[in-house]
Amino acid sequence: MKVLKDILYKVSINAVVGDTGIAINAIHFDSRKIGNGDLFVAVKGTVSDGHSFIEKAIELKAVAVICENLPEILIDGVTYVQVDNSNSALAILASNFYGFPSENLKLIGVTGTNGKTTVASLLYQLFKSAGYKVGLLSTVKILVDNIEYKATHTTPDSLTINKYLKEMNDEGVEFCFMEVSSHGIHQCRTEGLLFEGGIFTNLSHDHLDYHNTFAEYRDVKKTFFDELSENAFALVNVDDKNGLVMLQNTKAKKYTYALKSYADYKAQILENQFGGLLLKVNDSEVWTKLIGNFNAYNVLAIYATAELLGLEKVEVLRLVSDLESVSGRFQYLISDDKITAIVDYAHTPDALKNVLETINSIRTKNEELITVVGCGGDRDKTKRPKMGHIATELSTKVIFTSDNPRSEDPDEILKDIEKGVEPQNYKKSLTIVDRAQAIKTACQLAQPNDIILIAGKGHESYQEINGERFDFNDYKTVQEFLKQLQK
Ligand SMILES: CC(=O)N[C@H]1[C@@H](OP(=O)(O)OP(=O)(O)OC[C@H]2O[C@@H](n3ccc(=O)[nH]c3=O)[C@H](O)[C@@H]2O)O[C@H](CO)[C@@H](O)[C@@H]1O[C@H](C)C(=O)N[C@@H](C)C(=O)N[C@H](CCC(=O)O)C(=O)O
Ligand SMILES: Nc1ncnc2c1ncn2[C@@H]1O[C@H](COP(=O)(O)OP(=O)(O)OP(=O)(O)O)[C@@H](O)[C@H]1O
Repeated sequence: MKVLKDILYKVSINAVVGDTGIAINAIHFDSRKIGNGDLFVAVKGTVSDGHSFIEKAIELKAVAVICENLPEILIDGVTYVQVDNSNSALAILASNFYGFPSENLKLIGVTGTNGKTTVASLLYQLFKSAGYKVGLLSTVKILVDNIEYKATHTTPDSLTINKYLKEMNDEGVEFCFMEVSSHGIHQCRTEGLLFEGGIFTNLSHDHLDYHNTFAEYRDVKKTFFDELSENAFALVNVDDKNGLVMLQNTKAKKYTYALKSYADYKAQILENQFGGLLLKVNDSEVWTKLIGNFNAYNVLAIYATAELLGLEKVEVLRLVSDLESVSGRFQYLISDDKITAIVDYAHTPDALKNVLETINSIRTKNEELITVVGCGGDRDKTKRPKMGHIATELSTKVIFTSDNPRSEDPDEILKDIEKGVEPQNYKKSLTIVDRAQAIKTACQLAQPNDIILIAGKGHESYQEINGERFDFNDYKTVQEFLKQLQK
């Protein structure tokens, strides 16, 4: 139980009608979750407007309402607080309600188009190995030290974030690594949180269904760095042309990392093969089991972050060499008949290009590289032909298949993807709507030493077709088919 006026601390308020001395049991922005004594925050969404559920919330015994527009009829005994932006108010309320949990641990946010999950999860792994109690808020899972919860979003809503941070406080967690998505920043989910550091991985074409233009997408990412405090660090990849943009207006201490450009943490790749990467970072040699150019960037960001958070260099070198790859992120197996299958979450043109270039830079070129890939439904359609183009340009064979079609017709998605295939590559590709069948066909086509890449779904344990989720896992599926079909 908290008193309303206490949880309104630092919320920018336009008007109050009613008593702010009342007790609040819980906060919700979904009227369906309201119970006796709760506070309802009316948020304007894309499908509906939370303001239209105020009446419903009061019927369910909400005692206070936060809204951008006061309802025409006000109910006696209910307190109404009018604000400019309900999402922003929600974030501040959540932090107040849970007792400022981000201030009781070191919170590090990882943002960028690709690499957020990898960097955040590996930092969790590294700090755990160093003996700390650690938290993780990621697309794959949420971890309150050793307690695991299912993740539903890359960056959960502000109430959920603060709830988990509070639980981390209770468990004595010292460091928390969280992914910060552009949707999250735009919807103020991270507002009011105290960050110890922010990491920028890269920025490429993505989420333009949500953000209208690339510039808007970039500027949203930038606000995360603009809002860091002067005690925090901002660590950015300056090989990405938007890296320095992120640092332009930040008060935080600025650090850079790069493979090509001048940077505080500058690395050179000495070895890159299936088995591991050897990097020279400033004056130290850093070895890791992770492979591929993009992981060189990820490892560099992790190395720098560990140092910035005060770990000893010698310890960091040892811990980096022990890191294991993250589920569905360049996760690979080699079958008994020497077929390599790689499962990767690459679901953007840039990520797919990176993965294929990584494989091509490691393989001998005598083998086939068979790519199985699709694109999700109800998401950015402009990336479909781009992914079709990239897959066929950089593989020797391609099987286009369904990703998560969601509410869209899978055949129509596949047609969009096929539009990106150049005429000279027509013969390289075939289309099989059923994902399991597509993976099976890739396994049948593969000969010893060939490489199969299954891209797009990574760690996911389901496939969403027509609004329904069916059990499905790329790694398990390819593992089983390779066993069954052993040559
Ligand atoms: C597309 C998008 O971002 N949607 C956000 C939007 O939801 P919406 O517009 O669909 O909401 P709505 O259904 O119109 O409802 C509006 C409000 O009325 C409330 N409501 C609704 C029905 C009802 O009976 N009672 C009620 O109170 C809802 O709880 C909501 O607060 O407004 C909601 C409230 O702020 C957000 O929670 C929701 O994000 C949801 C969680 C979402 O799935 N977003 C995705 C796209 C997302 O955030 N993805 C990023 C990363 C992606 C990536 O990197 O790949 C992420 O961080 O996960
Ligand atoms: N630093 C990087 N640069 C470019 N591509 C990367 C990088 N790190 C990983 N990738 C590729 O992008 C895919 C997604 O990686 P990861 O899940 O870490 O990114 P993410 O930012 O969390 O994406 P999402 O929010 O969509 O999950 C990986 O499987 C890999 O193919």
